[in-house]
Amino acid sequence: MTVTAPEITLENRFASELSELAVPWRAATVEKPQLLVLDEQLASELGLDPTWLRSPGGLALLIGNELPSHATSVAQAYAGHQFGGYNPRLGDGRALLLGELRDRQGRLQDLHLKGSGPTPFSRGGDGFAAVGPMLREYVISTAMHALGIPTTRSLAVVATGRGVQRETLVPGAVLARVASSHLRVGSFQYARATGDLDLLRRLADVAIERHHPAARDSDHPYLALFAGVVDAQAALVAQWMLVGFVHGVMNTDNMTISGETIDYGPCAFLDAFDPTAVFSSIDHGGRYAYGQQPVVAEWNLARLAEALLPLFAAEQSVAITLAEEALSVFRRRYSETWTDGMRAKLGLDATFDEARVGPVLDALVVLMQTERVDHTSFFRGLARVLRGDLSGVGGMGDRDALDSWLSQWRELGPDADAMDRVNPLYIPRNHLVEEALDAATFEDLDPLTRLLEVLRDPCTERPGLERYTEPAPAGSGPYRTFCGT
Ligand SMILES: Nc1ncnc2c1ncn2[C@@H]1O[C@H](COP(=O)(O)OP(=O)(O)OP(=O)(O)O)[C@@H](O)[C@H]1O
Repeated sequence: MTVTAPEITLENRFASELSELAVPWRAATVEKPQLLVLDEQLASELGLDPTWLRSPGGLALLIGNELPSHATSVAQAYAGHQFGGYNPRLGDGRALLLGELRDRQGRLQDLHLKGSGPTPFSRGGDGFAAVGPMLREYVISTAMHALGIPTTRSLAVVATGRGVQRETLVPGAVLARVASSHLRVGSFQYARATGDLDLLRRLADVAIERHHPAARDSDHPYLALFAGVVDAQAALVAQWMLVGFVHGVMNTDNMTISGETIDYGPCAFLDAFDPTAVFSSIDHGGRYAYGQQPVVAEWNLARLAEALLPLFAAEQSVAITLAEEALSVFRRRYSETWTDGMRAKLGLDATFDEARVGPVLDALVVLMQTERVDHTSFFRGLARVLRGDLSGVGGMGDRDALDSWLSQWRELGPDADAMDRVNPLYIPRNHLVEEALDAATFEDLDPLTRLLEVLRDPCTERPGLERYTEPAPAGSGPYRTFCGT
């Protein structure tokens, strides 16, 4: 049902079409909400008036305390493999879907809250979220969007004035999140586990409609849906790798059907290039290390295929063969996206064939790893080398290896200006994010505002802001972040 309030129209699509996966629930009351950040650009894209969102009525929506009449906020059910172990019942333990909005381009977008209080899925948790991690999600999702990487977006973070018990008592907040949907691999695992094939089919139909509409016209729509998710996720993870992003908690409940990055928990951007880099305090085995991400994504997609098997074919052996064929596309798609991205990062003509570029890329990865180069500034440095400034790659130990690689690369005729258009100068470096969040804890939002400004336009050099381009000072870190905060 579509409902209209003076300020906002919210639909109840998920709640009504997939009611078995939706528990109607209300957000905890917040007496004195205080807006910390609002993405005005996103608000406008959604057709929401930023001035209204800042008003008491807008804030009441952003914390879920007042909904347009007839809107139904729901906690969504989902399952998930967490660090490889299956949990049949996760669900929104501290989150609610308020409903769906039509953005200015006519696309349906979920409006969702995180940190809105306990739900029937809270298990041992308190249902709340702290200011720091919610601002962290806001900052990093904003950066990812500006880098052109598919992601859920952050509309606002509102402080609740309520203390949340973590290692110490910390201020609480609610994040208002926008996504093309919150359908996860774990949503399908949950639906499959109910044994209700009609529910599984309806869920797949919703996913096709919202994310992979071309699948509808295929002879095998559900297989085409699966292939669409494989394609989107392969491209997504390749894009993470190209910017040095480590998600940190790639459980199947944190992998979307849309191909948007979701759940900025223990994530971080690499400083030194290192395939074994892990930032999560609980990832002791390195399951979700930087270099493992493509392998894990493929593993997660195999779990999605298992959930969808009954929709692929009546005969299980046939369904498995079809699923394996569809999944086998992952590696090709990943490799194509990564190679195209690397070619662009190195300023190389898109028409070069793999045979010419491949050896240069392979040698580059070895060089980056042995020299532990700063993943972000290295590519801008290479562009400076092309302009005659050899300090762009200063400080590298093995000059012979570097010179030999540089001459191979230069033979391909790289374009320095093209490189500067795609290689970011500004990423949410761990020490800068920590600095901004620490200040915000003491109600100083200026460092956060300044950081967001550079992250919103990551490739344009701004004089005087060099400190935002530099790696963490020696001796700082290691930066570790905690799940479930
Ligand atoms: N403080 C909490 N109280 C209750 N449940 C929680 C809490 N923190 C996390 N959970 C639940 O634990 C599970 C895994 O948490 P995870 O950190 O991956 O998700 P999240 O960050 O809460 O939400 P999302 O994946 O939507 O970004 C989810 O079911 C989540 O709702």
